[in-house]
Amino acid sequence: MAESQEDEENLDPTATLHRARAGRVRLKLVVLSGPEAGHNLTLEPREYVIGKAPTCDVVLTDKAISRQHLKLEVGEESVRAIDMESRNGSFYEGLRFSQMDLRPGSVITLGNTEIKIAPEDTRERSLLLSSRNRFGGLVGASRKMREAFTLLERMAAGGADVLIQGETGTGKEGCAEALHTESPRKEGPFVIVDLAGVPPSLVESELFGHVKGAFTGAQGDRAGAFERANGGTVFLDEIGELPMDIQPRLLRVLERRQVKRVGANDYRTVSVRVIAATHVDLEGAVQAGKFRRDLFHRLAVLRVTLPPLRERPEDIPLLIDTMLELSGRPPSALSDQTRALLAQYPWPGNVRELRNVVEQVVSLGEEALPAMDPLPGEGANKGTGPDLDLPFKEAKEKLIEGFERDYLKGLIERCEGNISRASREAGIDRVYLRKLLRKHGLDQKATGGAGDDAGHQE
Ligand SMILES: Nc1ncnc2c1ncn2[C@@H]1O[C@H](COP(=O)(O)OP(=O)(O)OP(=O)(O)O)[C@@H](O)[C@H]1O
Repeated sequence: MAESQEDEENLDPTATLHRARAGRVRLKLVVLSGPEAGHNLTLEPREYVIGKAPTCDVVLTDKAISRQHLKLEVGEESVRAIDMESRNGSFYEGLRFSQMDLRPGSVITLGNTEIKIAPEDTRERSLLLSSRNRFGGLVGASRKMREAFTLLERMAAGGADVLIQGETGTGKEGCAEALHTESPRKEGPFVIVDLAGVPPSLVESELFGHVKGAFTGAQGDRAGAFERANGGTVFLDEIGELPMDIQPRLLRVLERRQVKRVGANDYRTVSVRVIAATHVDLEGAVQAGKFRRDLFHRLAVLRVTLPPLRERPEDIPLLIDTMLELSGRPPSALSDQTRALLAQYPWPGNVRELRNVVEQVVSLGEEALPAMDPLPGEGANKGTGPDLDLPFKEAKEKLIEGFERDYLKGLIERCEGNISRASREAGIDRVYLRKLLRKHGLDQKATGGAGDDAGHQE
């Protein structure tokens, strides 16, 4: 079975380990290249011999592999690889080894065959959705965000490194911070390195530190982000900006948890969880040769993607209410008309842009609302712009009426008339939803009378 990119998504080593202890789900061995590329095998806690001989537990027909090449000692929580004095050797990151411990994500090479140790696919598609509509400072009631919160809750409890992907303003930094504050490392430091903001010549010193005189301007010893984050979490923002020449050094730190300051000879051991984020397509960067594949695999053992706001407009009301609450304003600080306009805009700058607009309107008044035409093909009113023949107020109301009708019609159809579900998905109060449905003559389509929500727990 070929290993798909999805195999690496949404995995939680903590859950994997819990299940491993319970004797259910374990690690798997995946053959990435060579004649058996695509094969994989779930590993039980026992020994496996890998080689060309038909008596081996894992038979690889690659001619450059010895008959008995490598032994794997699979424990409950670890995999030890022992080279069986093979002729051509076993390699890890280009270095020959005789014995080493492998972690989920490690790739080793035997002959012309690459093998990866990966967590068994622990995704359960019927995974219970998080009942929470927030995670740290992030809020969201949409299915997509609650799915992300479910995943993040599980990831936070474990110590594995995480890669967060998402467009600008989708909350990657907030997500990293929450992963830290919800984790057992929460008492430790949270150190942020914005790799887009550090000149390439200083990246290595910023990450790993330097000793006095290591380069012009290094007037004293300085600890890098990894050392400063010892016992806590380091957040590497915009990881796609990491210069190529530093990438092998970061990979080494991720593998061994040891850092060497620029100009020093000794390594220092650190206990750090690494969370990286990027708004660029890192896999594309790997294809283009701008980002090392091995580093990508190491960073992406656990991955979460924050969806853009245009894919979850039902989160907008909750986001607005949260923003108003944070600034000490009541929900009435924004009129229904303005809310409706905000809810139909596709928000290319995502939540950050929404926050800026809400702040602007709340402090300067609704006249300060910038022109927000839905992008072509986006939003609920595609093709129907404002009626310029009407006075501003009436044109705005007409547009909003149209938006409300289209939105509610689509919503109630999607929710098959179930008001509880519709109110939950749209993030609006049930009473208000009924009122709106009545106003647009759509209440006939909605099922469930007064008792439809009785006892329903969200
Ligand atoms: N789901 C959310 N709930 C509440 N606030 C959010 C949410 N997502 C983002 N924000 C807010 O939006 C702003 C931008 O978020 P953040 O800086 O985390 O985004 P980012 O993805 O890291 O952006 P960039 O890629 O530009 O660095 C912050 O003020 C953050 O609090």
